[in-house]
Amino acid sequence: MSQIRITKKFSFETGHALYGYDGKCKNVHGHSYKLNVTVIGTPISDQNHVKFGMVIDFTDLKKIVKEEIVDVFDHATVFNKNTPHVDLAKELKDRGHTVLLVDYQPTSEMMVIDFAEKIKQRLPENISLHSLKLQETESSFAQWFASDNE
Ligand SMILES: Nc1nc2c(c(=O)[nH]1)N=C([C@H](O)[C@H](O)COP(=O)(O)OP(=O)(O)OP(=O)(O)O)CN2
Ligand SMILES: [Zn+2]
Repeated sequence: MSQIRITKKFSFETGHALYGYDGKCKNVHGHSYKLNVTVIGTPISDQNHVKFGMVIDFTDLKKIVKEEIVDVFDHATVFNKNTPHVDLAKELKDRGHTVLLVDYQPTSEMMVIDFAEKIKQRLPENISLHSLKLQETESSFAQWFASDNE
């Protein structure tokens, strides 16, 4: 049976700041992120299976990505916890804002690496993560490919 890639698209609004960066993105600002998640597998061939003909039910893929990424990052502001931004994060949290402290500089590259690890851990054994595309602006995106990271 053929190996097939299927993709589901997600979007979320997230704030961030790049501490120490030499440009305008050192300021707290936000993006309407777009995330394409592509998995690969063989469509289920058992005619009696409720998911007959599917690599993975798009609805099941949506649940995983929503729980791991979208619901966590949407309308949160992300800071690198290894920088003085922790003080700003604490102030915002104390004032009731949703803040996410991560162990990396929150660039598209580092976020897509984080997302790949989180999604891989939740996929069923017979399905692999093929690639992710994280779009920060209309003209800027980062991609993660399993084949580049074997
Ligand atoms: N390699 C990376 N470079 C930059 C990142 C990043 O994640 N990886 N991030 C930023 C900023 O956070 C922000 O995304 C600005 O990027 P840029 O594409 O320059 O945004 P603009 O709005 O100026 O882009 P347009 O060309 O107007 O669409 C900076 N660099
Ligand atoms: Zn940005």
